[in-house]
Amino acid sequence: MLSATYPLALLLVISVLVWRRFFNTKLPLPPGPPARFLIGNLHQLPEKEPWLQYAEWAKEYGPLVTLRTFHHTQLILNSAKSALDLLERRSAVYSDRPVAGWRRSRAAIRFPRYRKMLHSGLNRRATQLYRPTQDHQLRVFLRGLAASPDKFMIAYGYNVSTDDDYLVKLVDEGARIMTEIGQPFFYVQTFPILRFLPSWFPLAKFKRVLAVNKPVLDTLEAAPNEWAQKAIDSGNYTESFFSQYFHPEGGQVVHGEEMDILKWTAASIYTGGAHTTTSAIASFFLLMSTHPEIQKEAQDEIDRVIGRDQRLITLEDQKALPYVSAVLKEVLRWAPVAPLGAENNADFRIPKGTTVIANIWAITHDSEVYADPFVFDPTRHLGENPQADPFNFVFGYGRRVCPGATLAEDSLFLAISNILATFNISRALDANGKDVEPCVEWKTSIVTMAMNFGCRIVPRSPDLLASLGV
Ligand code: HEM
Repeated sequence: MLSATYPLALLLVISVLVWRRFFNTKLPLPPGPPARFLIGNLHQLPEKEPWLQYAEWAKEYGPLVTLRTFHHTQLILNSAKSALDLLERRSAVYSDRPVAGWRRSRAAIRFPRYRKMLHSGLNRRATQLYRPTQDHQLRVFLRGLAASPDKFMIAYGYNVSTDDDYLVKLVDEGARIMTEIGQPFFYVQTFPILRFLPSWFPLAKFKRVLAVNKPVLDTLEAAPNEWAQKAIDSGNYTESFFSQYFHPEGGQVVHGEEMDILKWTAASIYTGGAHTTTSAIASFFLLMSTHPEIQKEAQDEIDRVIGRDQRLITLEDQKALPYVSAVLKEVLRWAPVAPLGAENNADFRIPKGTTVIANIWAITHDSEVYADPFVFDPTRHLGENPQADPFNFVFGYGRRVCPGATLAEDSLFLAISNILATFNISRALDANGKDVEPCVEWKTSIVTMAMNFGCRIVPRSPDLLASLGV
């Protein structure tokens, strides 16, 4: 009996060792603030500007910080190196998105075709097709100097011509609803199974909020597609992402699931592009009003290269305007538009389902990468040894990197260079005519935004503005 026990025990030990060596891939997760029994770090999660607290924790626990809420794990990457290592080099593993509140992320299934469409509709060559659109929108924008999102035009060939535009208002309303419903979704994000609860159940508030707002969200998805389809049928349309697919030169017809993906992709372009560009322009106004010397330096460069009151600046002028280009980089570094990027879900190694978040704000304020990171200084991007290019960080990482980056860079360059050419921006004045120091609040949302600040915008090239012809 004893003789049989030893081989059995040995076999058991060997099996455990083999299992641990080859099958147990569970590595300890990086540290994070101490978690409480059951709720984990729930009580410590900041309600406002979470990227700031995450960066604070990184000082204590290192660039990778683990947070837990109930059984759900989040891994926050606070350095460029960790974000590039995990999300860029192993992007296949981290490209899924978490449950999107009311429906499972279909990206996993449709991901390859969705990304292919995004890439071919928004790559450098394709974006040249949209140049006339960009030019028109720029003129409308300068004329009204209103931050109206111009992405309808790119996605559908829709022309935003007034500040009171129906589709613009619709997308604003959609953004408001998404912010409103962000919080109640918290538990469904953590426990996806809750989405099967009946809507009267106490924990199912997300279902009730959605039911009220569903008509607007449905219209948001359907209305621009219907508009674009009608325009193409009538033969009177402008080249757009939608028209390229719906009415390709080869004459092939899109239908079935492909059409569904096309609509979904076009919708993601205008929702992805709507508030991002506006946010960057808001930060630009804020920074120009508080940094008159930098504004003047940029305007001097424009006057030297283009001439004052001569013509609008085009993308062809960009190389000749390095200081203005550096201002754009510095705006996006100093005030990253999407401070926490978008969440990515891990598939293996790091426990499956872990949400991986790149803290873009921490990355662009890392003093090891950017000397004096809180100082707004475009010259850090100039000279023989410029500091790291923020464009490599602010658009996200890996397979889910922002497909609109090229378009965004182009549109923003056109916008800020021409605003500098045609307007002077300065601090707002109080009732006694004294400068008001802006007291900025940043919107806590996927796309942040400088809010509640005023500034003065005074034309500096009235003749040029008068000749815009829109
Ligand atoms: C300053 C401007 C912009 C910034 C900073 C920005 C940033 C980002 C970031 C950080 C992500 C998440 C990437 C990730 O998961 O790692 C993203 C996704 C996305 N962006 Fe942008 N974006 C900008 C403008 C635009 C524009 C103009 C468009 C469209 C024309 C656009 C379309 C999209 C889309 C469709 C996605 C989702 C991609 C996917 O799910 O695979 N973005 N963007």
